[in-house]
Amino acid sequence: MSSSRLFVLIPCAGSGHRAGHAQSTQPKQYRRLAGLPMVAHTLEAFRALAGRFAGLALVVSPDDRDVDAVLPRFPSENEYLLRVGGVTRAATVRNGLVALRQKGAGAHDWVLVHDAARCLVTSSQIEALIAACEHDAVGGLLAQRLADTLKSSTAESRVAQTLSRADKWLAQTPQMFRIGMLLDALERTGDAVTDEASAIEAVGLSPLLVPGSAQNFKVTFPEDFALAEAVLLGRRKGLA
Ligand SMILES: Nc1ccn([C@@H]2O[C@H](COP(=O)(O)OP(=O)(O)OP(=O)(O)O)[C@@H](O)[C@H]2O)c(=O)n1
Ligand SMILES: C[C@](O)(CO)[C@H](O)COP(=O)(O)O
Repeated sequence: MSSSRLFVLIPCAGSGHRAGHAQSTQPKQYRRLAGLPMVAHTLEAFRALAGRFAGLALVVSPDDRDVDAVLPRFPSENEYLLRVGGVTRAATVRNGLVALRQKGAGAHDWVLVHDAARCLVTSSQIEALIAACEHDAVGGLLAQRLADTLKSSTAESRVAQTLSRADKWLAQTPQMFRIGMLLDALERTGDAVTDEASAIEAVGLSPLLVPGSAQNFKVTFPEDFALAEAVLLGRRKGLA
């Protein structure tokens, strides 16, 4: 077991436009699913492993007016509510890492970055990622092999080509990297990257792909809410 500590950082400052979120409604990560706010399910998977983590940070927008009411028992011990979210996900993660460093996280410590909107992640998936990465020189991410035939398209939405899917994966979260390495990479790549691994790749490194689960999808589109709720209710009944 390495002596580096593990931290968790959950970006929770998105607006949820693709989910049909309007200015007047709560961001999607606060909508209730199976009786709880979406982000509470996300937190539960990490809290079940609380003993493994030196700290867990939830990063929300400075304008967030909902989080205190939605999560009345957050933060508890070793948890931080950081109101430093940015305009992009990359900016939210970068700001959150800077704040974690100010709270004592070391450059050599690990961070698991996980989307608030991936509320179906399980403790065993998180443990699988940690086991695969904690002795790795780079770090890695949960990812999913493609189940469908893969096409590229023309501007008119006609098939341009059928692509080989043998070497293709869908990137999920958590993504686990050394805090110092990730912060340096994000500072170099700026807002262009959509996940942590892309920043690490941009500095010439190759993150490990750790098989995840199709159930660890990101609630993104309106129809995803019903699917996520069905999985959560199914798990309660021991079905999913
Ligand atoms: N500026 C941003 C944008 C996104 N996120 C977070 O990053 C995760 C993945 O973002 P996603 O759900 O894809 O984006 P949203 O901005 O929430 O949705 P949309 O792109 O549809 O507006 C979510 O937990 C979201 O809250 C964030 O913390 N800060
Ligand atoms: C980080 C991520 O969940 C990996 O799939 C994803 O890229 C974030 O969503 P976005 O739509 O790219 O912002």
